[in-house]
Amino acid sequence: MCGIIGIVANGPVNQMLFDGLTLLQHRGQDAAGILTCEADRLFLRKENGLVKDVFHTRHMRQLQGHMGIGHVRYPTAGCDSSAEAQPFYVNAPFGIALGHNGNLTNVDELRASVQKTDHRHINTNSDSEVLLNVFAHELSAVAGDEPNVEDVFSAISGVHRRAKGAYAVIGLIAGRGIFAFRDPLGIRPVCYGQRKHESGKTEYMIASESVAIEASDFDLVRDLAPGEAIFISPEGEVSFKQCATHSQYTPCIFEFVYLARPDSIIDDVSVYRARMRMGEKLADKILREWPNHDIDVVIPIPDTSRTAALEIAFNLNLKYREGFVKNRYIARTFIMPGQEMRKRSVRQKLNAIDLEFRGKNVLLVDDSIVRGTTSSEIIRMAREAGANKVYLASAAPPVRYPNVYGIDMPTANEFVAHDRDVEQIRAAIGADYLIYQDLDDLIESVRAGNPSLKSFDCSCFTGEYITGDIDQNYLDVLSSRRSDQSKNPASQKSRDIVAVGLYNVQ
Ligand SMILES: O=P(O)(O)OC[C@H]1O[C@H](OP(=O)(O)OP(=O)(O)O)[C@H](O)[C@@H]1O
Ligand SMILES: NC(=O)CC[C@H](N)C(=O)O
Ligand SMILES: [Mg+2]
Repeated sequence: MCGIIGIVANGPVNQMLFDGLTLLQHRGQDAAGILTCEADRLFLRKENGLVKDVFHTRHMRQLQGHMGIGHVRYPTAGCDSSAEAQPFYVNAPFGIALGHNGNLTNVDELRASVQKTDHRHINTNSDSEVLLNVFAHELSAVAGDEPNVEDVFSAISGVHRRAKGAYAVIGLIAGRGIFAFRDPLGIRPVCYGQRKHESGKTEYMIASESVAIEASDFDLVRDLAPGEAIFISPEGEVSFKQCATHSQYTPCIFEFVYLARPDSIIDDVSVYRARMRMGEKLADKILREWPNHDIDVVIPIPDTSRTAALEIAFNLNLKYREGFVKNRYIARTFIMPGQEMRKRSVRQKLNAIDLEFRGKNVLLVDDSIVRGTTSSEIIRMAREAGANKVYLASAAPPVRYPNVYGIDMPTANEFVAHDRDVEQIRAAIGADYLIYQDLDDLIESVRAGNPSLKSFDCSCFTGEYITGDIDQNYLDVLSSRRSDQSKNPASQKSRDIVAVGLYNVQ
């Protein structure tokens, strides 16, 4: 999962893009990039690292112009080299840059057709570079000397015809404007906002999550619909079009469980309220299945589980205690590359306050259990802190199947729930009791915020892939490319590769 942002304003956009990306940092910690446009000149800075480390004052000064786009990356394809940081750029036609959140499931086939039929060069293993080239080819096929907004929309229709998988996209065409679009299933989120500038003109921001829009003092207008596209000219003229022939709302439910910030609103659902409802429903299940429980206190595993844990405590009529202190300088562990780094970071990130554990039966709450790295480590820490019994509740059902739509969970046998029932998972992570949310309750927790949402991408819980193109062979290839075992040596090597592209902001 990555974060995307785009702004058309009446003054310089560099600082607004930087601030917006910082608000989306939780969606990607590996690399960051900003591309701005002044007249028809593009300026690009992208590199591995957090937003605050990638952009120094000298870079910011050079990122000139009143429109621009940005990206924070968490890789799901290719490698974590800076050569695959985004936005990507191609010079023909017209000079186009693009940032992508999601994952293409037919990338091999697309790469072959882009190279053999469209005669375009692809220089990395990133699916996003392929996506950019598909768009560029489709635009050059329809546009004359000067592309108009209908040409851009028809190029986006071409992308919908050819690409499969998940893609929320932000793009910029030199001197002509910025565009964004969402895949026909609306798997990954993207929304836009606006505000009036003192000159009377309207400024626009497009972003993965509403938090970036609202905290930047724009007013959230709405999400893009599945398959829909938006184009904004440098003068602030805005156009929309449904560019897919078939579209259906199927947002990723894991955004609500873990990925998104609680203060975001996605597809008209408050992530915070959805997590509260997850807590209420899980408390009901605990009371149903274990009416005579002997839990003394509810303790969240910071950060994401806090909202659900508070509601569990309230509904069980128990105390809620912050028994783990989080080191604010350690970022999210789940989206770090490599199991070794994730494991080390859990210990550095969380530390127990012994008096909240000593002699007590504690119910720890997490939003989800994926590889079990966090829960195993935390349960051990709770016991070392003197807990009598350590119970664990997960606000999401067991994660048993790979994610192929933009979350780096490629290999089923890396999941602690793979081929294990709940009792076996309990034993594997060393808990005295383990309870998971039911999938129907999770869906209901989100749907209650917007009953018009009829279905969600729940593939990591069900193994049902809504794009209809995922078979065992696909999953085997994905696993061989991206499992922890296969990934590490490759990414070590790839760090030395020099990127081909615009490198004008150094
Ligand atoms: O079972 P695992 O493989 O350990 O993955 C699940 C854990 O990872 C995430 O936390 P993370 O530290 O990434 O972020 P957070 O601070 O937002 O909770 C998530 O909230 C769970 O705690
Ligand atoms: N997490 C994402 O959205 C990843 C985007 C893209 N597939 C990449 O690997 O860069
Ligand atoms: Mg967590």
